[in-house]
Amino acid sequence: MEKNSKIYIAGHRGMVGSAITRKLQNEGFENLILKGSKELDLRDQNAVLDFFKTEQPDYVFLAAAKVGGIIANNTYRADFLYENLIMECNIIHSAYLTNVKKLMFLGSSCIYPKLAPQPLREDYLLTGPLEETNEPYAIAKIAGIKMCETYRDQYGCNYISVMPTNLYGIGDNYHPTNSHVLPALIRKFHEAKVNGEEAVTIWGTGSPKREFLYADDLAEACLFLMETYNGKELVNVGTGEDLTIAELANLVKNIVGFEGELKFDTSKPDGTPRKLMDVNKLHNLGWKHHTSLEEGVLSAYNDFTDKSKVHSER
Ligand SMILES: NC(=O)C1=CN([C@@H]2O[C@H](COP(=O)(O)OP(=O)(O)OC[C@H]3O[C@@H](n4cnc5c(N)ncnc54)[C@H](OP(=O)(O)O)[C@@H]3O)[C@@H](O)[C@H]2O)C=CC1
Ligand SMILES: C[C@H]1O[C@H](OP(=O)(O)OP(=O)(O)OC[C@H]2O[C@@H](n3cnc4c(=O)[nH]c(N)nc43)[C@H](O)[C@@H]2O)[C@@H](O)[C@@H](O)C1=O
Repeated sequence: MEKNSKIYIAGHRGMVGSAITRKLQNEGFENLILKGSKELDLRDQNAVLDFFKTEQPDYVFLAAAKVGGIIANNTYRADFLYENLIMECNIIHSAYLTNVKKLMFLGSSCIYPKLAPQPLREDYLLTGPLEETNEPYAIAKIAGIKMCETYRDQYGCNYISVMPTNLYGIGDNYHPTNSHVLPALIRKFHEAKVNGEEAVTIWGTGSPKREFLYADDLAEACLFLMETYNGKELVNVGTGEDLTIAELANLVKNIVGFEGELKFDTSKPDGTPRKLMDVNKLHNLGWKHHTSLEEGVLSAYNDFTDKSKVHSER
């Protein structure tokens, strides 16, 4: 990418899109195309094609999606399938019709089979059944991967797919029910501390294991891969390290400074028992994360308590 290339970041107001935008701006990319959902609804096929014809972007980061935690995925199953499928189709097909030079599609670690061997290698895709709670979202993300692959096969498009692990960071979604576990725990422990509560309730058994990557590290990896990687195969993006939800809860509890107890609500789903990324391919390509979980959670907590910010609750 040249510093004056026209770069469209779909989803630039979200946690990941805003991190990619910050990274590009810090690196001196000066020609960014940014449009929120109120100006351009990516579910509208005609509007998306008109936008691509008018703006003629050279490069596209596809970080717009319907996103949420385990309960949101399991509750709004139709929306997660439909909205993600249609946004991917509209953007990828319009990119092809308007000769975009390169596009990066962001998937998710939930595309891998629920009980796949650990760590998850890129070639485990489509080797077994998916986790039930996020099957619609995973199916949509797998379709996005296949869009990139087939447009490459048939039309020679340089579209790449990266699979981030669970993410957290600045500008996360702190909705009490629809968010992912890390922002949910930051909010729960903070509110419990402020209100002097005796216990915080953690969903599930606390035994599932998850891996967490700081969103600004992901943004750095995205820019690195956009500039260096041109392969058809997926690339996992993660830390290669995981911990149990109970361990995570204790880490967040200590950072927030809550002194009460943890309770576990086993009526809530655990989801996938473990989804640790194999990051050998990424490391061999030359990129490694650098923000530790403790540093990242502290930054995210400072962001959450920053009174000048209005937090998103999607
Ligand atoms: N968060 C996580 O843990 C993980 C995320 N990912 C992937 O990373 C990507 C970004 O996720 P994240 O930043 O967390 O999500 P966010 O919910 O923070 O951001 C999603 C963005 O998508 C945009 N969007 C949603 N619907 C529409 C629409 N109809 N038209 C236009 N824009 C729309 C929103 O725009 P607006 O704000 O303008 O409404 C928003 O900026 C997604 O592809 C997600 O699947 C992958 C693994 C884990
Ligand atoms: C990124 C990924 O995100 C989703 O998958 P997930 O990793 O299962 O999602 P999660 O972050 O919501 O939960 C992780 C674990 O944590 C437990 N848990 C405890 N207490 C809270 C809690 O308070 N909130 C939440 N959300 N979870 C909690 C929860 O029960 C589960 O065991 C996918 O749907 C899919 O969309 C996807 O790709």
